[in-house]
Amino acid sequence: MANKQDIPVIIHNGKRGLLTLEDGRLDVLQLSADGRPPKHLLSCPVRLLLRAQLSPEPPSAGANGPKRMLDIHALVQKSANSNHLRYTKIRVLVEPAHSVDAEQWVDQLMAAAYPVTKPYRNVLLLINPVSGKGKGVAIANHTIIPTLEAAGCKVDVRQTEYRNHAEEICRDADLSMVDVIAVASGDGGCYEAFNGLAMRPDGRKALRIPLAPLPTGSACAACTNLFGPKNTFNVLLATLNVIKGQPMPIDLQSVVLLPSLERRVSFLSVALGLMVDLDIGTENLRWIGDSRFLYGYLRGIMQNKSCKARIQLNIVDDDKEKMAREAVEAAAADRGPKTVGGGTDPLQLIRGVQTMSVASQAVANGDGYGDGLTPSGSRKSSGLSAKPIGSLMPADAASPAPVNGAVNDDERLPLADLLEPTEAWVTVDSSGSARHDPQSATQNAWSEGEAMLFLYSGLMPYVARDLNQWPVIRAGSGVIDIVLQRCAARSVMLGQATEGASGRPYWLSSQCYYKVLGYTVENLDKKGQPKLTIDGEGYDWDSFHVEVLPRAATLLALDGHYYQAEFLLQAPGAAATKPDK
Ligand SMILES: Nc1ncnc2c1ncn2[C@@H]1O[C@H](COP(=O)(O)OP(=O)(O)OP(=O)(O)O)[C@@H](O)[C@H]1O
Repeated sequence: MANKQDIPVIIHNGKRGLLTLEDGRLDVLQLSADGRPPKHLLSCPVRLLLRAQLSPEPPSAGANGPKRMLDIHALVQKSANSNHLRYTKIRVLVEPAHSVDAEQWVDQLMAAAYPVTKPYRNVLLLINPVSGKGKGVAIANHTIIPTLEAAGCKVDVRQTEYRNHAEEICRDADLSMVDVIAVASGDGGCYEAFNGLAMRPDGRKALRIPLAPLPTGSACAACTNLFGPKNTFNVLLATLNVIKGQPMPIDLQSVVLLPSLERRVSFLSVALGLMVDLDIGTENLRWIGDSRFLYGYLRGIMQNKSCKARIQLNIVDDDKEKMAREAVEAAAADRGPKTVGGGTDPLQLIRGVQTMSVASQAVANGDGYGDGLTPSGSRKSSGLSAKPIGSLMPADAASPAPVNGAVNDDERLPLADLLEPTEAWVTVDSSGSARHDPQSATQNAWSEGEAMLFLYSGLMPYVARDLNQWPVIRAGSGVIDIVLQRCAARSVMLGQATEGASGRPYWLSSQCYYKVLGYTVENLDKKGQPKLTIDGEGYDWDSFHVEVLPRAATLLALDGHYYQAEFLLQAPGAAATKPDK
């Protein structure tokens, strides 16, 4: 029965066992003496193996020497197609006669388990004790930390003690030995971490240390984008990402608030109007979880309050069908020929860890990824007077910090200058009161006198589990996706309340959707709309300037790209359009 990849062992009850490694699967078998089939003590794909560790060879080794212990730590699925994972550890004994083979076998197993990333990462783990339902510390102690340690990671745990503490920690910490910054929190924790890194004297390099979100907050959109709506709160999947995820460059939005000139960076969203009211206007309803956003949306639609602003946009793409087609084609390329099925099962994404993905190859080559597939080829002149887009980043901005590498550069992220729109920019005045006319000829262009329900710019498709707001976003493509939602008939907007997860509101004729390099906004109703939100945090504003920082930061992703929603799982070239309502 034994072949080259099988190792005979003694199992816990003194019975004979066998370790087998075949077709990317690890099995620990208990053999029977009477010819019955072997019993599976452990069976898992190697992608879920955390660590195999053989105890040191004893000094008195020899045919009669002591046995060596072999510990195997793995995550196992509840059933073959389940995303429900649990941690397990199994200990077997290796007899001296198989000691050398066992050493080689363990090396082979670990190489198969970590095909493109190195094991034993140094993790800076930030834990927000009050986010979500306030269970962050318990989840970290019970699940996250033991799993990281079982995988051989070294974990430096820092519990945040007050608002903005995560920002201070990331601003001031010695990151020279840190491979991953793991954030057990909601999106607010990631926002603070990115801003802390951006403020450092070595900000540009520090932002390339990959960040890995762990879902202990109330919304956790970063996890939705990485693992899909159904697995947003799958803590073990997110922990596996800390252990094995591949660095994925992402864009940031640099937001300069006026008149203070305070600069914040955003990894997720900048919002005005209804999207502000449904977020910070429902904070008193945190206890109902993320359904507070649906409540806030419905309330906002009934009020149909418009947001009055003067917006100037540096648009690089405004063709909805082309943007959708390109996103579908890019998603197919990201999936690669070896990935089967769809984007509905994140464990299929883990399978992608077996082969170096398109993204990782490009990152390894230092040429970023997405170039050539993004609208950059059709870019108009940026019109940014102070500096060209991209000059904020060093030439090698596409290369993330090598995992297990040190930050050794002291370059600061330059302060953003104010943008100076040119005549090529598109100006939108949303101070009118007219509702959108679906028969209008200019479907993806603003018409004079129209009223705006909300402005929403983002860098990841999902902003919540039930809202795929920017379905054609691609990580690190160097552009910001922005929606200007016109006030439309209530019946149309109410009809979209349950459509958000599908991304279909993208096709609404009342929704202007653009890819931009930057934009400016002037508040035309300071009393009625005093707040904007950046990644869900509220700020007072008179006006603000936003520009993209291409591939400025890094996330870990199991397969090197975001979860692929149904919207993207179409045959390339056949991106279906939704008829206008
Ligand atoms: N010890 C603490 N005491 C009080 N506030 C804290 C503490 N630690 C962190 N915070 C603050 O908690 C706030 C909420 O965190 P976060 O946004 O991550 O969670 P959440 O709101 O539950 O999740 P989400 O943003 O996904 O809805 C942040 O503003 C953060 O600064």
